[in-house]
Order: sequence, then structure tokens, then C-alpha cells
Amino acid sequence: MIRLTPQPLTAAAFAPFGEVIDEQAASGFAINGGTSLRLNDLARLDPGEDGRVLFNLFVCRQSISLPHQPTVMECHPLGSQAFLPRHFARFLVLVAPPAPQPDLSQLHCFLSDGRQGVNYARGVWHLPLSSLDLETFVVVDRGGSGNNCHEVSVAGQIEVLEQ
Ligand SMILES: NC(=O)N[C@@H](O)C(=O)O
Ligand code: NI
Repeated sequence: MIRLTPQPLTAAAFAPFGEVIDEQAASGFAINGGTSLRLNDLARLDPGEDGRVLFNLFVCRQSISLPHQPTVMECHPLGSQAFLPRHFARFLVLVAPPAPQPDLSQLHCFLSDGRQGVNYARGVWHLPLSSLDLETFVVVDRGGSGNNCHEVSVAGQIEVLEQ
């Protein structure tokens, strides 16, 4: 059993897997006569060569608690996938680099602070939405032809401990 303790989610630590969407950490510029601040270009959305961008809401109806043993990891080889809580939700970000199968020796585990989001780059192995809080998430990913969701069982192999 691989046991991991979630680390704080930072842009630098997550950089090999995509971007952290973090209002507190972003710098922006004033727009609309200074009435708004634009936090610009926070995530590299990638619908692939023949896909289109989908804007979705995921309503989390079953939360998780730590310690947690995930059963599935998945990846999207044809495009990126971004998650952002609409209000507040800590979610588990367990990732491995793009590969035909997830390399469990290269797992990285983070816990968002409840306001952060992430954008998984194309092909990054991750958990299906695994939130500690019941919340709705904005999810932006890729639509189009082809199989864009590869799943593998990791049942009994990984345990994510409390921080
Ligand atoms: N299946 C689906 O639409 N969602 C997953 O890709 C996920 O990462 O939650
Ligand atoms: Ni996914």
C-alpha cells in the first residue's frame, strides 16, 4: 500500500501537471474603468486539435473523508480539464504524469485550500472529483469525438492520509 500525506497546493509544485487557479495568488489588471479587476489567462485550456471547450457544472453529491483509499485514476488524453469550486470545497488532487498507465512511483498528492482550483493538463492521471465538501464545481474540459477518458483501477494500492 502506498501511503501519501497531502501537501499544500502551490503553483510551483503543481506545475508539471497543469495550473493552480488561485484568486489569492493571481495578479491582474483593472478593467471597465477600474470597476473590475481582471485575473487573466489563469489556465491553459486545451481542447485538442479537433475538440471544443465544454463549460460544465459538477454538483458533488457524495464527499470523501481522509484517510481515503481511491479505487480509480483516470486521464484525458485529448484535452485538459479544469475544476474550480463555486464557493468553498477542499478537494483531493492526486496526480501522476501522462503515460499509458499511471506510474504510482510518481504520484503527487495535494489538498486544495477550499478556494483553489486546478487545470489538469492533457493526459495527466488524476482522481475523479474527490471533494471533502459537498459543493458545485465549475468544470471546463474538452468535448468531441474519440475516447477522452481512460480509467484504471488502483483499488487497494493507495491510501491518502490526513494532513
Ligand atoms: N467523468 C467526468 O466527466 N469527470 C471526471 O473526468 C473527473 O475528473 O471528475
Ligand atoms: Ni477527469
